[in-house]
Amino acid sequence: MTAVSAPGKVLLAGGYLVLDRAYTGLVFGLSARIHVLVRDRDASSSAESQRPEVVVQSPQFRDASWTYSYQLKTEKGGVDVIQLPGASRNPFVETALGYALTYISSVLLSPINPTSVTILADNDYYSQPSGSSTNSGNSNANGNTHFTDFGVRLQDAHKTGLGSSAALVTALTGAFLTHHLPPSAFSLSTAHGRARLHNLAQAAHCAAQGKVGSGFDVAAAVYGTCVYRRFSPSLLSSLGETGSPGFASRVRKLVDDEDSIWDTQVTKEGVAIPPGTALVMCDVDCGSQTVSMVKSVLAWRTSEPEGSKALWDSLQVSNEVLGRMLAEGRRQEDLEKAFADVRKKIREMGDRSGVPIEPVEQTKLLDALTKGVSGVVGGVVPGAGGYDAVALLVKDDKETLEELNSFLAKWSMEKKENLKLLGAKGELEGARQEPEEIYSGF
Ligand SMILES: Nc1ncnc2c1ncn2[C@@H]1O[C@H](COP(=O)(O)OP(=O)(O)OP(=O)(O)O)[C@@H](O)[C@H]1O
Ligand SMILES: C[C@@](O)(CCOP(=O)(O)O)CC(=O)O
Repeated sequence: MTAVSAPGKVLLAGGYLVLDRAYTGLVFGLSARIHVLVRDRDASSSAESQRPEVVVQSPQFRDASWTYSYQLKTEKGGVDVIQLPGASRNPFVETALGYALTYISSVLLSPINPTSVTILADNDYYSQPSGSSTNSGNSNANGNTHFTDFGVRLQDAHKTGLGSSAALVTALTGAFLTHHLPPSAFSLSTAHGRARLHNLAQAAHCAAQGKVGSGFDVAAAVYGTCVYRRFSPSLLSSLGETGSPGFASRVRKLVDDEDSIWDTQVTKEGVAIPPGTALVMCDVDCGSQTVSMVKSVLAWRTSEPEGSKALWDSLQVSNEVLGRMLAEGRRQEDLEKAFADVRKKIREMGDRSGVPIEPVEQTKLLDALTKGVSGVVGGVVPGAGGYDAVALLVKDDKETLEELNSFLAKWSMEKKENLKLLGAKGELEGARQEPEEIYSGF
């Protein structure tokens, strides 16, 4: 068995700006991971000898099993993946499989063995139907409480916005490349291997979601905590249609990047969480429409080019100051000021674009948290902002967590909201191969 996990993300600073290569995002990986386990299967049926199959299961959810048959296309079109009748489609699994198998087929000369795949999500990716303040989990039939049984279909689960699809595509791609290719052709532990995983996962994730975002979520899944400057979106336009003649060669060329066309910049040095503190997420459990928020902010940018540029340039400086102060582990007053400065400019961007990036309700919550809970150093509305969540830098001790939990319980009751502190914390490491033992029962 090969197991690879990839972390979730939080964009602490740089939402919207990171869509433009002129700016960067301060991205933190989270301890909540998506794990993908790949095992060889015996292809016993005669039909399978013609078209081998990959059987994928996500056992924490109902009706979450997908079987795909695959076949090499002619004229270097790559590997064609077709879902067999059964559950509804899962575009992220299907596309990531197609891209990974296509890349593998361009490297391996032998046929690709049929496999079974298990997807496991750490509990924080989804709000639990009921229960404690942290997502401690209901045990599965096999008694493993590490990966809770959510008891619902994937489409009915409440996401907490940690970037499940990017972590899934990255872990699945990393697990397939590790499983099928010899270490001389791919290794997750080398810089070259991670760069190829990044390139392939970005291409597959964009194809699956049908749009090219900034890709900070995939970068967090591959590299973990970093300062991220996006790739030029035009890089992906040369790929053409999946399965079209020459598709496999184009995927191989793009992923191996022998011509050094990828201009993504990922800096891990000088990004850190100050000693004695933790980066935590508070789930607000009521969603925002990120896509329409992005559209409106970008429309404002076009309509007010000079004013918006001046504000973004100034916000970029504040974001960099915050990143530097975190990395230097500066005293609480300095950090408080840096958070306040970022928030002020985010509110200005919200006012001027007419988009509730830090809505009044979130302003009240963040102000009350920073003033009312002694261990809270600062916080922001992460990513696109809105009503989804707040990210907080807090003292990493039991008293602060207890105080925070009781503050959130009281606030939820008074405001009739459902605020929950997630168990996930900011973590530096990106995608990694995992030992088999932690998956007992799966
Ligand atoms: N545990 C899982 N098992 C199988 N598929 C999953 C799993 N988690 C996520 N997915 C796939 O990813 C999709 C969710 O992706 P989407 O981009 O909507 O959410 P997200 O990445 O969590 O969002 P956000 O960027 O707001 O955090 C699901 O519909 C499914 O296709
Ligand atoms: C608005 C944007 O910059 C960040 C969105 O972040 P999130 O999905 O809210 O975590 C979009 C992007 O970077 O793709």
